[in-house]
Amino acid sequence: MSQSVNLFTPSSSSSSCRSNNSLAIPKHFQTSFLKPSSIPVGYRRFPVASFPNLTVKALSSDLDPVLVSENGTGGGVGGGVLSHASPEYTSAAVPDLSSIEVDTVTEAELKENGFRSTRRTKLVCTIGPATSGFEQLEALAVGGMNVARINMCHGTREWHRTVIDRVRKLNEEKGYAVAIMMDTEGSEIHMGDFGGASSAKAEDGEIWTFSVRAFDSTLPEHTINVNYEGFAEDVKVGDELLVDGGMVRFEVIEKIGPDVKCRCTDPGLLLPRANLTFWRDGSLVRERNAMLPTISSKDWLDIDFGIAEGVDFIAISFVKSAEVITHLKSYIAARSRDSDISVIAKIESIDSLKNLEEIIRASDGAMVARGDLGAQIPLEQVPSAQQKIVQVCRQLNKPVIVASQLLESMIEYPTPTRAEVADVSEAVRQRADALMLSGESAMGQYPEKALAVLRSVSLRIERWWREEKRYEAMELPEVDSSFADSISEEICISAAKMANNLEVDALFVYTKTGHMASLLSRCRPDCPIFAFTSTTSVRRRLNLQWGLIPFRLSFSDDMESDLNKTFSLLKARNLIKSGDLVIAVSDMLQSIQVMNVP
Ligand SMILES: Nc1ncnc2c1ncn2[C@@H]1O[C@H](COP(=O)(O)OP(=O)(O)O)[C@@H](O)[C@H]1O
Ligand SMILES: C=C(OP(=O)(O)O)C(=O)O
Ligand SMILES: [K+]
Ligand SMILES: [Mg+2]
Repeated sequence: MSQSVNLFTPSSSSSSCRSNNSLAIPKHFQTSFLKPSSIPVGYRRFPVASFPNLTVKALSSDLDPVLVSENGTGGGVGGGVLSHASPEYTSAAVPDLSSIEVDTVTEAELKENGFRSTRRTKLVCTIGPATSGFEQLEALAVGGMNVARINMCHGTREWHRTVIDRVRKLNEEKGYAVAIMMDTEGSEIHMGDFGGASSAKAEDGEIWTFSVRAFDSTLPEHTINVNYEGFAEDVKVGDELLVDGGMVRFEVIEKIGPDVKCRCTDPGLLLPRANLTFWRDGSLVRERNAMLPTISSKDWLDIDFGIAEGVDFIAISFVKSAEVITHLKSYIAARSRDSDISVIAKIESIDSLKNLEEIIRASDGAMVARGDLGAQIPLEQVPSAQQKIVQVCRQLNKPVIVASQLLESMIEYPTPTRAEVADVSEAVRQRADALMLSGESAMGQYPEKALAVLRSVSLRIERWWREEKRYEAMELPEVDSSFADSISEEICISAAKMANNLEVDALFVYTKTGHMASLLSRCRPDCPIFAFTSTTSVRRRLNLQWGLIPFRLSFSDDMESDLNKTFSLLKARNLIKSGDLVIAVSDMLQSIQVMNVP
């Protein structure tokens, strides 16, 4: 049975969200920061974690799995046989027209648990010393990591290159499709390293010196180096100095040239390169540092590195306005082969909240960077800011990542707190596209367990949502301006609604740029979305979007033959079976097909 609703003749294509026009060459801005090389970079807080052998029952990288199965009793995919390798990242590879590429973990998961139980929320893991080894990266891929994040705030470019190479090797040799996100350092004020020590304890009442002097060798006792040269001039006696968003607090008591003497008022652990903010009369002080460019000269070098390495996403720290994003996007378009790097705006400052909508419009996605956000606005305002950012992203059809401190206690402990589980649940309930681990996976003792918690909580909340039919009444305003694009949006909204009403098993979308797949994802339908795309880079980027199961497949613009080909390929691999009910849409032909798999 096949029913088709033809709504329009084939349009040229649905719009891609990137602008391809100007060849603007950005100035490599000068900043008043110290040269990066003057701050030694090292690993911190914890030695490389030796975490216990966690038995990962389920496989999944694009998909869920696992600790909780659809009936909530646990169990998952057995085995872990990696049957084939897909030529990830080898864009030059000639696609075998008869093949379909799906992540090996996805494949195993689909076979084992069927469509309905696949995880919709995507997972991002920050890679650090605890997880940079090949086996550790593979364990994260098996455990459901969709995107590996490298933070250019830490480590050397060489170190990051090694991580990128390992992820690629994993994708190529073992058939995963883990995408890579590079996160810039940004022009934030932060402390230097402690000359080898992994941390320092600041006790209540102690006097510490924060200095912009360059120290040759070892730092004097109770002295902290600050990377921003204007620091001593900008602070005033009486200001409150917050380390790491308030984990440790000081009061400024005296200024002596480049040295600022402070008394510790809230004791705690000082970590190398922790970020610093200062407050006066209850508000954040933004003196000259507010004039620093969002993308520092060091960031531009890191961005060049990211483009050369072909990362999938570049996340920009401390975005203040849409212009910087537009500028970066044209910079990338002029330099990267297929201009296929998505730009993610990190929302972590007062300015980014002020210009939220235009920043998100200009970006390919956003991150709720709660770490720094919580240092810039009162903590109690962070939850409503998160809710707002997630909502705006959904309306503007941009993927959104909720980040920082989701499972902070798991850096040291093998189980999360109840409050952390509630926080993760809330992000899943808000239907954010992705959740991110930072310290938990970068330098914590239980990276795989933390990932398993994100996975099982996501599955459980998503299932609860479907069972209770808790449809939110979120308005999805038109995002695109052209008539053809409006038709694509309407098709996706209708297809998603039909899929819910008819309780279909899966939505299929054939998409060249990924745009049509994201429009379907935006509707957050009950069933999973099989997204077929012909390029490996689009497939990797779709990994960040809610509910999408990306496949690489060569297809034509003949829907009938594409569907038949897909059915036979998927059936041959036991991924679907005769009788499954499917709704298919495509960005080549503006139609909605409803059919049972023959
Ligand atoms: N590449 C790296 N090398 C060393 N340590 C890292 C690296 N990436 C992350 N870390 C560690 O993990 C912690 C958490 O990571 P993240 O949240 O990304 O950074 P930050 O705490 O600076 O915002 C960092 O503070 C740092 O101690
Ligand atoms: C994700 C964040 O950024 P970073 O870890 O780079 O400070 C944050 O501030 O929450
Ligand atoms: K960063
Ligand atoms: Mg930050």
